[in-house]
Amino acid sequence: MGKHGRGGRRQGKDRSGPTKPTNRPDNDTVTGPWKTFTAEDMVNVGFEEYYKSQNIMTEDEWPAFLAACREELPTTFRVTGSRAHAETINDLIKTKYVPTMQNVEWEGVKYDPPTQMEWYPDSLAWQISAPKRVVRKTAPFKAFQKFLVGETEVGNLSRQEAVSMIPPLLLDVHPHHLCLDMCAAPGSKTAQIIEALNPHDGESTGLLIANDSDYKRTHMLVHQTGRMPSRGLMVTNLDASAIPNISLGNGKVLTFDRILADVPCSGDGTLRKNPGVWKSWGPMDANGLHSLQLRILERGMNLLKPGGRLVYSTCSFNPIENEAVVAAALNSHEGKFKIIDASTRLPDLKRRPGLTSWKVATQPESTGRTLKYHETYETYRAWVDEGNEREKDKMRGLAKTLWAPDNVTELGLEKCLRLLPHDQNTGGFFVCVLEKAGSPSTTSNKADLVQIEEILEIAAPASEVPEPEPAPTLPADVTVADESGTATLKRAVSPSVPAGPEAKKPMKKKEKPDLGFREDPYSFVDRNNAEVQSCVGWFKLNDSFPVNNLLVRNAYGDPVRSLYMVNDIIKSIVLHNDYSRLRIISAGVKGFTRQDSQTRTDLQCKWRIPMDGLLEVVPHIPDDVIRDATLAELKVFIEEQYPPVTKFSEDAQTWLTDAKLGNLVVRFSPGDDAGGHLSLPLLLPVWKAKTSLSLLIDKREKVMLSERVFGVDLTPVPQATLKEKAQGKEVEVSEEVKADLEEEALNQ
Ligand SMILES: C[S@@+](CC[C@H](N)C(=O)[O-])C[C@H]1O[C@@H](n2cnc3c(N)ncnc32)[C@H](O)[C@@H]1O
Repeated sequence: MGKHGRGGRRQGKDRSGPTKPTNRPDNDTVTGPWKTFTAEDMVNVGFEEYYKSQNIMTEDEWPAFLAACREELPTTFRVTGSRAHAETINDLIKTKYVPTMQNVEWEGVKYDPPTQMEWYPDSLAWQISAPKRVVRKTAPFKAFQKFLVGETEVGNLSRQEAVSMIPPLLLDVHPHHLCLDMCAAPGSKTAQIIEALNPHDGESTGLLIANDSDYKRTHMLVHQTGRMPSRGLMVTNLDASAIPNISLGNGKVLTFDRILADVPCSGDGTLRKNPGVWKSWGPMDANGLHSLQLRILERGMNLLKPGGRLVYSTCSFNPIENEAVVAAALNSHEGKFKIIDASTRLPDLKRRPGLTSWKVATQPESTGRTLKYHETYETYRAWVDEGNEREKDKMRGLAKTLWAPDNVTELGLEKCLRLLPHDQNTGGFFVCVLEKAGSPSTTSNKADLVQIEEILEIAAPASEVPEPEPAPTLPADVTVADESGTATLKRAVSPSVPAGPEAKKPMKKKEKPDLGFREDPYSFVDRNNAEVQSCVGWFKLNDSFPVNNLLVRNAYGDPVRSLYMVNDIIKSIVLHNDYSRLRIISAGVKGFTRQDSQTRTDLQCKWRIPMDGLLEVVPHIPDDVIRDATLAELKVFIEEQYPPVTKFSEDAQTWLTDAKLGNLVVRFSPGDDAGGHLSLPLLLPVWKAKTSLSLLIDKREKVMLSERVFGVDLTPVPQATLKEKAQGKEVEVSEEVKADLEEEALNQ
């Protein structure tokens, strides 16, 4: 928290100020979930009673805790670490934007500019304490907000809740690691893992399978990870508690060095962004989720390599979803796992130790919905047996594992981390870092590319990794917090599995391909395919280019629209597993897309490198294929959508005229020129038409680029549609340029 306190400082006014908390929104100026909430709405007697009884903090801290919970959560974001220009962006924020926000005043209150979060490594994360209404209404914050949105869009920044940044940091991912993100959507933590796997621009290393059971949300995941393209990334759509064993051939199955289990939870730690939690909170949501969380964690533990690390996290304060799950999982894998003491990591992060005792409560109708505590599983069972039939049915499902086990003090649960809102002006969160006994794989010592042969050498024999139990099928609706947004979702999840006497062993089903899976299959393209060879020839791809690892999205190995590049480990997964059984949503990175032209039949190569694939393909292109250009030329590309060759410098005109029609890769040199500043070399794909050129990046990216390099948006105001332009209605263009424009329009 900044020295002026949470939510902005008051100047020239009585410090006691208005009665509402400083960050409480005025309802007339607020949109979103806070709109309908008043201070009176943010009370839940059961919530207070329950957590007081759980001793998650001392009694005298409650006023501060509740006050923090009733304030809007500050906006936080981090500069993406793997980009070479992370430092540049950080400096830009510090030197260009922060000074403009020094004296922002709104309705008589002064607000602090964004501050760097002390505990985040390399000071690459920021917090805006000013409430959203102030950000929206004041010019300097508004300008900064615009910058944030644009940079987020192009992947330089990631807006993410502060506490949500913690699990990937504690996962300690290295470039060669094989990683699994079990419940990944919408993908903010996935992005952090990708960055850790790819610390330098260039070739992807290691593997990340990002999974989510919600089909629509896997597509959000694909979109989110599109900003951090990687040859080692696969997105799947599986129930995390039943992720099938993934074959690597030779009777070996894939096990992971790092697993993140950021499980679905009741989400009461998100009440600062989802104020609806105040009204809906009850203990049964957590009780209902416990068993699913436990099954997900246990599946993760089975899929972890010896010496591997698994981080379990929730955005809930509740020990039933946290310590109880961890305790049960540790006991069912007796002696094979331990909780890691993470106290030396992120030393400036204020955290609370995990609990070693907790209470189980229900909220039965018979008590008028007041909380009923059940001291032991046995007393709970006896109470259920005495209750009326309806209650019996509802309450029967609580598993024994909700209660603290007898050996609770021996499990090291105090090494878990609980994050409380009033400690560092954050949301609430829980994190536990688990390590599997055994020594880490030998590849752990190598920071270079993982070779599939090495992986196969150390991969687990199939007999050592149990297949998952099929999930129970009874539906149960519970309120589940969505990490990404403001809404609290109502989602059917698998119900609690009773561990008591009525527990039934689920039926073992035979593994079959999933016939209801609608995505197209992946298949590999023959390296001698004419289209592949046209790319190899056009870009003069050298021998290091993984020409054997090109995938297409159809069953025939036919390059129709896109060519995806994957690394060896993903190749092995695709080759040895039924794609529908793994429910593969995406694999690798789009290296080339087809740029067919209706008007040109003379293109030597009909393929272009999309921006996403550029960093993956460029290391395999000889330097002389990459054209060098200046900032003045970049300005021309930005100022006009289809600048004719004659608009460029004489030097550039020489090579531009000589260049054949098709995709060029252009490198802009750093420096100061044409009123702009570039700190690092910039590679961009350009399309060369007959007499004009165009940058192959979208309008938004171009605007951001312009603002970053030239300080202003130099892109042309869209006055006419492309078609109108091509028809010469709005702009004066030569016949040749018109033909080019028409061609470009057809290619969009
Ligand atoms: C807390 S959110 C994950 C947030 C995510 N890790 C991030 O950082 O952006 C929990 C996710 O679990 C997913 N989920 C729910 N049940 C699941 C299951 N059985 N298997 C896999 N994912 C599940 C939900 O769709 C939701 O996206």
